[in-house]
Amino acid sequence: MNEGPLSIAVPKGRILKALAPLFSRAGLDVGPLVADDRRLVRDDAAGRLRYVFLKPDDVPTYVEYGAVDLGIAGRDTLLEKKADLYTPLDLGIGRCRLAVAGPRGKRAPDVPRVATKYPRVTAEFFAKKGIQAEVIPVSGSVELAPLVGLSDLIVDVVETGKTLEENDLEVIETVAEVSTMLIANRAAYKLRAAEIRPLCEAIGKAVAESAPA
Ligand SMILES: Nc1ncnc2c1ncn2[C@@H]1O[C@H](COP(=O)(O)OP(=O)(O)OP(=O)(O)O)[C@@H](O)[C@H]1O
Ligand SMILES: O=P(O)(O)OC[C@H]1O[C@H](OP(=O)(O)OP(=O)(O)O)[C@H](O)[C@@H]1O
Repeated sequence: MNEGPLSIAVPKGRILKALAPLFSRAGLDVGPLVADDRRLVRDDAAGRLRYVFLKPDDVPTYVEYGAVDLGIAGRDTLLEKKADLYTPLDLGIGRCRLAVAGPRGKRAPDVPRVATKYPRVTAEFFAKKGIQAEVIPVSGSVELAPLVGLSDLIVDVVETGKTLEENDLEVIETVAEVSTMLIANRAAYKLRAAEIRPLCEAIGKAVAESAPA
C-alpha cells in the first residue's frame, strides 16, 4: 500500500461526471478519469495517482481494507456501510437527501413495510422513532415498490423530487442530508500523509472555489 502511485477509488456513474471537473480545477490529471474505455485501473501521466473504477456501493469496502488508499463515496453509502474510515473532505457534489416517501396523501399503517437500498439506515431510523417497520431490501427503481404493493413506504435518495412526483409519491420525512465525501484508509492516511495532505488541500481549495457565495 505504501509503494507506487497513490490510489483512489472512483464510482462509475453519475458522481464521476461531477468529479472530473472538480479534480481538473484542483490541478489533477483527469485524462484517465474521463477516457472512454473499459480499463478498471488507470494511472495519471506522472505516475503519481492511480484511479480505480468501482460500483459506488463497493468504494468504502475497498478503502476500508486498504486495497485502495482513498475513495469517493456518498454520505448515504457511508451511513449504510458503516466502514471504519477517515472522511477528510466534503466535496460538495452529489447533493441530495435520503428520505422516507409514500403514496401522495395516503397514511401508512402502524407497522409499515419499507422498501429500500439502505436497509441498515432504514431499520435504525424507524427503530429510533419507536416504529416497528418491516424493511424490504431492493437494489434499484425503489419508487416502484409502493406502486405495485411490495411496500407501503420507501427510503431512497431524492434530489429534484421529479422521480417521486412522476410516480405519485411524496416525501414524508428526511432521514439524512447527502453529499459526496473523500474517504481515506486509516493506515494510508498516516503512512502516506506527505502525498495525501497536499492532495486534500488542492481538492479542498477547488471545492471552496466552486461553493455558491
Ligand atoms: N438523483 C441524485 N442526485 C444526486 N446525487 C445522487 C442521486 N442519486 C444518487 N446520488 C448519489 O450518487 C451516488 C451513486 O448513485 P447510484 O448508486 O444511483 O449510482 P449510479 O451513478 O446511478 O450508478 P449505478 O446505479 O449504475 O451503480 C449515491 O450513493 C448518492 O450519494
Ligand atoms: O429526485 P430526483 O432528481 O428524481 O432523483 C432521485 C432518483 O435518482 C436516483 O435514481 P437513479 O436515476 O440513479 O436510478 P436507480 O434507481 O437505478 O438508482 C434515486 O434512486 C432516485 O430514484
